[in-house]
Amino acid sequence: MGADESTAVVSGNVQARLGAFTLQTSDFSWPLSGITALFGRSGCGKSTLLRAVAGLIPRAHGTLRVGDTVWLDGTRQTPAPQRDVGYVFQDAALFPHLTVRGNLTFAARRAPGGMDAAQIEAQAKAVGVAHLLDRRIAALSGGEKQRVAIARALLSRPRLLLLDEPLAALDWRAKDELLDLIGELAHTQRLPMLLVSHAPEEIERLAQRVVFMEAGRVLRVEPLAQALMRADSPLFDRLGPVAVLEGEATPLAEGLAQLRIDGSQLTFPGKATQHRVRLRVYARDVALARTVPADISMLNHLPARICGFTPSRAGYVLVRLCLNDGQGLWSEITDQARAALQLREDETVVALIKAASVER
Ligand SMILES: Nc1ncnc2c1ncn2[C@@H]1O[C@H](COP(=O)(O)OP(=O)(O)OP(=O)(O)O)[C@@H](O)[C@H]1O
Repeated sequence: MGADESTAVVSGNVQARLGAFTLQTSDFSWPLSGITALFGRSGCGKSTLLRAVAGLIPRAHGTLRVGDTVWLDGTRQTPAPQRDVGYVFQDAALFPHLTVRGNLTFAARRAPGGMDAAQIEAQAKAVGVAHLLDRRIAALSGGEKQRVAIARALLSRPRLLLLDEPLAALDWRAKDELLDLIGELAHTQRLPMLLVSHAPEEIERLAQRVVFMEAGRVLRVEPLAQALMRADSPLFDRLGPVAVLEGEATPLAEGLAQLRIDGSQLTFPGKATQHRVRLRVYARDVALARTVPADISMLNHLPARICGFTPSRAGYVLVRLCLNDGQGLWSEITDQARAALQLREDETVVALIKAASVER
């Protein structure tokens, strides 16, 4: 979630007309690294922009550059098969009459230099479907189909993986597992991804940056941490502002783990992994105190500096907090509580958070 390090970028300015809809992005640019999310209201043009990047909009015009390659220049387009992208659709779009192995073997023919059976099996193993290679697609669950679709997209050794709401049709458990898989692949294979999603919790779990879209336009591109520091972020749902805290986690007691935050710890429910984790904390779950209270059940007491106040719903104020390591946190308290504690900007307070309210 930190600063963008890559120098290669995806940039351009794409226009396309589809019936009554016009995609007119204006100039955009984002690093060709990590996971970039396309976010906006239904019908704003996320899938259309993704399809334009894949070369699937025949009459697109404008410019599109991916790293040092130009894919669109005026009306001259690089044909879709010549763009080294992998594409994962919402409905997997596999050949239903073939087995998993049949689908992967078919796709492997497109891999530069070809791919043998052992490489296909290794790819199936990497996405957790090695045991399903001889099963027909029609006999797979939705989550298993999406894993096969991801394996198929990876077989062409793409430079960019395009994911169009790949989790939309899945139950929460399958979603959870696939979110882990996508994050792991982006990390271990260092494969840049462009993810269409209208689920903030997916974006908050995976993305390094967010491309905000509205009515066919790209409004802005922001690193995730910055997008979450706006009190009016479009990522916030009806539960209000949320912060994402990232760091190394270690196991604690049964069912609990701890995230280290420069001199303090955040205890959360769940298993610790060796990887970095991201945790979501809603503003409404963060209370403030001047000092660490005695005899309190809340396990988490994080020292923080007050970085600002924003009026919230009637009678409430949002307090923007800066933790020791620079990460941000929101607290929503009543105007009455703010007055009683006489809270002012730049003062140090203690943020109190129940472990049970911290989400992965
Ligand atoms: N082939 C087409 N012909 C005509 N209109 C189209 C076509 N494809 C998309 N559209 C329209 O373009 C607009 C943008 O569609 P798009 O699928 O890109 O939106 P989206 O932001 O991905 O939406 P959602 O989140 O609901 O998937 C919509 O109004 C859609 O109806």
